[in-house]
Amino acid sequence: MVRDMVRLTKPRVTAMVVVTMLGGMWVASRFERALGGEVPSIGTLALALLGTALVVGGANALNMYIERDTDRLMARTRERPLAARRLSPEVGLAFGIALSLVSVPLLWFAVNAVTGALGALALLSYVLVYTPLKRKTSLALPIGAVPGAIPPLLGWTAVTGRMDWPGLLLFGVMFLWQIPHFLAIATFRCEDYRRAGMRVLPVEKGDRATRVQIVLYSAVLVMVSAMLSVSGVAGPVYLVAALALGGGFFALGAAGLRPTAGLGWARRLFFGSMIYLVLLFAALMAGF
Ligand code: HEM
Ligand SMILES: CC(C)=CCC/C(C)=C/CC/C(C)=C/COP(=O)(O)OP(=O)(O)O
Repeated sequence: MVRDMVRLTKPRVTAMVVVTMLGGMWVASRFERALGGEVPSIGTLALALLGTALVVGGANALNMYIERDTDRLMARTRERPLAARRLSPEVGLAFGIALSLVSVPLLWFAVNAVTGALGALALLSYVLVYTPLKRKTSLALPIGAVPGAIPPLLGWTAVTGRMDWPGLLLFGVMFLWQIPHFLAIATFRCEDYRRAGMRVLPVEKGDRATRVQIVLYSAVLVMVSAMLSVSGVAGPVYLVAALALGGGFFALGAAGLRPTAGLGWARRLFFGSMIYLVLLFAALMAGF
């Protein structure tokens, strides 16, 4: 049962989301010190980290509660605790609500109101807007990418209490990254999504339109990631790394336009999206 409660939080995704939040926190601390400002205590930052992990875990549990019937229709999700009926829906719902009720006040009162409000916005938009919209339109993706992009901004506002430009650029990087990240998955799991009645882009508009979107979003992603180096939070070494990594990720996406590119390409793009993001954040945190 404990293992299934942990699974309700989607631990691997939560861990990766926390990494992006830590990235925001790290870069904001450097920025704030350079301006001669004060950085909150390590205790406050630890509570910000805890609050973020809990709000993301709670959001994921509520997403699994809402999707317990459609999750049963897809190979990827059918073994989830609520879909497989190993936990009752009430337990999932109560767990998700409990995590949400602890985490948002924690961010709000132990960190600051801006961080609390952004956490609440991410939670509500993910659970109440994105999740039900997945069944209706492929436009759910850019909506779901908003809560997915908020965590680095949570890290930023936890340190500064403000939504400064570099924090918003980090939001932009995460927002744009999610589009190729997910369109790659939606391509190689297209049949699963079709069966479950999820209107993802390859189901709604076809493969070609999806691949064009991957290329377009990757191109803008490279540009926005480069802008971080002129916003004062990272130097020329980061810029070179961002352009090299972005160039590689873009080339991988563009390879999907070749007629021979199939599901193997889409899987490589998904793994590539993970490696790209980790290395980009590492370069940003190194900061030269
Ligand atoms: C609109 C936004 C997003 C959508 C729709 C989405 C969707 C998905 C899906 C469906 C998978 C499962 C892939 C498979 O094995 O078939 C996945 C995996 C993953 N995603 Fe995302 N994702 C989004 C945003 C994010 C964000 C913001 C992060 C964190 C920075 C993230 C991190 C991960 C990780 C670490 C995995 C692999 C681990 C696992 O499957 O448990 N994703 N994503
Ligand atoms: C700070 C905060 C509360 C963030 C919100 C939670 C979060 C991890 C958002 C990531 C973005 C996202 C839409 C993921 C996929 O969900 P999905 O429903 O498409 O995935 P699934 O099909 O695997 O259930």
